[in-house]
Amino acid sequence: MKPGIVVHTLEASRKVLSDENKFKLAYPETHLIATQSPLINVSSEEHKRFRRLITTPILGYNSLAKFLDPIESIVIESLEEMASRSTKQPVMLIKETMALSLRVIVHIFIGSYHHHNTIQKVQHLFGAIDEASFSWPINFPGFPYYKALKNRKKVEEIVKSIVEERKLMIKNGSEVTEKKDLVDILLEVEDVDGRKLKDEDIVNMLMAFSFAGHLTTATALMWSMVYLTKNTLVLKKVKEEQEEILKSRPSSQKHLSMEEIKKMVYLTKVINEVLRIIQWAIPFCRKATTDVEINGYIIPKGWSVFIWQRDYHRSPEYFPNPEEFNPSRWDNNDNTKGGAFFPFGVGTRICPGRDLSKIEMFEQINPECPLSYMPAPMPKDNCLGKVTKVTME
Ligand code: HEM
Repeated sequence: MKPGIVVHTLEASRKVLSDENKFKLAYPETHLIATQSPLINVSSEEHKRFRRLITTPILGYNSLAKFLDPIESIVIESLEEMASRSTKQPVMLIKETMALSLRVIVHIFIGSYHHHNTIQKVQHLFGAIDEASFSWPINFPGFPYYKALKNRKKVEEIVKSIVEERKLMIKNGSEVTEKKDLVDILLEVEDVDGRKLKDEDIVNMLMAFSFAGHLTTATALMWSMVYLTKNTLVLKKVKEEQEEILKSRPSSQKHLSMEEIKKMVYLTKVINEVLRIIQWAIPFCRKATTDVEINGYIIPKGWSVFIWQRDYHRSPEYFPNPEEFNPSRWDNNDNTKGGAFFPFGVGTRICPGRDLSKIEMFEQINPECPLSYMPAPMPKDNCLGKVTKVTME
């Protein structure tokens, strides 16, 4: 095994993340169990081709506008369920936000044909895959990696049957939605040379997006709840902004609109602050494909390179009093300090789910159902909390 180095300067970190020719993606095997897809282990040309084909439907608020109503319904339904379950005993917030984010992703990517049961099953199977993320890749009964591989196979079977079912529906002309979801788009899409995606690629992509999108968003949602619960003044300001927006809503309008989301200026700062302050356990992982000189040092070919966002997101050099949760630091938009804020990555690998996850957070932070109790002993008890439904004044 070749050695690795940790890059600690902002300029060098951005250089590494932006130069896919010299630094290729290189996460540990255990971290890629559910995300093996046409985005991984392909040439940068192929990667570009797949990204263009696959991510357009979920990038940008305009593309996502058509999913706003179902996302709103899913969030409201999930909050109602959390509040109702909380009357008996505190709920595990991370589990709740995971279920919520998976429901949103499944809806957008696979459509609403699916039972609650399928989602619960997939969430359960993903659980063991998550647990194996930091384990040794020992494929032997009793080891987390072994179980995770088995679970991957089971999720693959579920997704495969969904794709088969959809193909059959299209063939029989019995497609029922007028809004196309990602499965439809992936089945139809062709590149400039008229090449279509293979079924295997479609299945892998759907799994990769569901997996990559659910835990990240769920963690951010959970921490949003924690920080808003702890910072009552921030929560009050968020609530006031929401009430203002609601006041100017025409009586004929029943649901949240993109225009309203754009008006949530203070909430945007809160989301940035949550994304800045939360910590991800795994760094960005790359491997040098050739000898590369950076800051006067040579990184030899084959060496691993690690970059931690927290070096920048929690650095007083870029964010004064970095441990303080302070959405107002985003008042004058210069806080990114030449790119020191990159919660969704940098360059060609930048997260394609970044707009979607923000929409989920807008909905979730919407304080119609704020938390009233939060012991916050995360992660041991999965962040037990009580969710109370309140009405807007
Ligand atoms: C708060 C939520 C999220 C955070 C913080 C986040 C963060 C990231 C980061 C940092 C990367 C780049 C990793 C690297 O360069 O090595 C990434 C990539 C990726 N994310 Fe996200 N993500 C979030 C939500 C989502 C969602 C909702 C989806 C799917 C709908 C998603 C799908 C992906 C995919 C497929 C990639 C790989 C892209 C590629 O290699 O081209 N993520 N994410």
